[in-house]
Amino acid sequence: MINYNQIYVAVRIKAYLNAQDKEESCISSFTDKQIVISKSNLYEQQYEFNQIFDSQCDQEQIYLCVVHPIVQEALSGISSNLIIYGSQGSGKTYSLFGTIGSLFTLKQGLISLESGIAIRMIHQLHQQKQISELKIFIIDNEQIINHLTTNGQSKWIDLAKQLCEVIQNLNDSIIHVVIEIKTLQNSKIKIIQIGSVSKGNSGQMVTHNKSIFTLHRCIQCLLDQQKQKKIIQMQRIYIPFRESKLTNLLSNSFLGQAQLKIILCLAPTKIDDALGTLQFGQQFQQIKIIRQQSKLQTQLSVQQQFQTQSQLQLNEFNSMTTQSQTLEMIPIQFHLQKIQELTDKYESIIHYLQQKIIKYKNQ
Ligand SMILES: Nc1ncnc2c1ncn2[C@@H]1O[C@H](COP(=O)(O)OP(=O)(O)OP(=O)(O)O)[C@@H](O)[C@H]1O
Repeated sequence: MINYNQIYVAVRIKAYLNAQDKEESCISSFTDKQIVISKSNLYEQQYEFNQIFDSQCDQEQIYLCVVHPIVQEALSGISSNLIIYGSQGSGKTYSLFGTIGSLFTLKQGLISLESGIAIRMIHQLHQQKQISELKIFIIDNEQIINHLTTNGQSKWIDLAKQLCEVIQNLNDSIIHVVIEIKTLQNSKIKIIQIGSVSKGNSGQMVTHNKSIFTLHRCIQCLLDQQKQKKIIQMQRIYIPFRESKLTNLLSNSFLGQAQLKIILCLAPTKIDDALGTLQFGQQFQQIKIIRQQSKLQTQLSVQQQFQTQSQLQLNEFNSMTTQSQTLEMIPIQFHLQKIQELTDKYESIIHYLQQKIIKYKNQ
């Protein structure tokens, strides 16, 4: 069976900050998976995503639905990338880091209702003592500028203070902000806030820099391959992800080695921006990437197979001996024969697993 890395795309509708915002909303209806955008009853377009979070959803709900599973998987060795995408003022920074008020509470080491999903993730992994390295950096016009590197060994209160300082300095809306965590399980989580995009007067997407342009090219290449009905095995086709820093960061997802999730932040008062954001997310939903197992996953699955097989054999042996005790009449030759059969089975399983390990090491 071919195993695909599915790209999970969720939409977060920005909270209506006043009554006028609600009146000007371009969202005519939505369910938990569908959203309909309309303009003065002249135009209507429906989109489907994995999850639509309505404007009243709080930070914790988003965290539990989208990020908590990423953390759980990272602890079993699976890497993930999470993209936060949206137009200017659509709530990207709010979703990741929270409000100024929540940063104030964070300075005291506290998580509040408004604390963003990135803060919650760092807090959870820190509490579980799973951070081997935490980095926060920005990509500004293809330049990587580091803002924080730590091994996560410091006390939470000290790390929280450092985080506040860093976040307060990230105030340019067209840079990309990256939070990268390496766990003790050797997995990586990258949360990438893509710098704001908006639509120009011509209706074309205005791309602020090379990274976004290259990201669009990568998506297009993946989709073109699919249209030609070729199976996408990323190592064999040219995807230009090395041509920008942003797409390079996402390369493990393009290669099927890491999961990819996207949160689209939607400001319902700006229809052109909203449509651009939803169309961007829709393209990702059409991509299917063949999952490549990581080394750790392969080791784990071989180990799991061995444990399952061993357990099955053990159960078989136990049930056999229990039955024989009750029957009592079964001669010793029968037991010896069964033991020999089991030994043969074990040897073949061990041989099979050894071959798999050799094949895997040679890859
Ligand atoms: N769900 C929400 N609930 C309450 N306030 C929100 C919500 N989303 C966004 N806001 C508020 O809207 C304003 C703009 O949000 P934010 O700065 O997060 O947007 P952004 O997408 O990061 O913008 P930029 O691209 O300019 O950086 C902020 O004052 C933020 O607190």
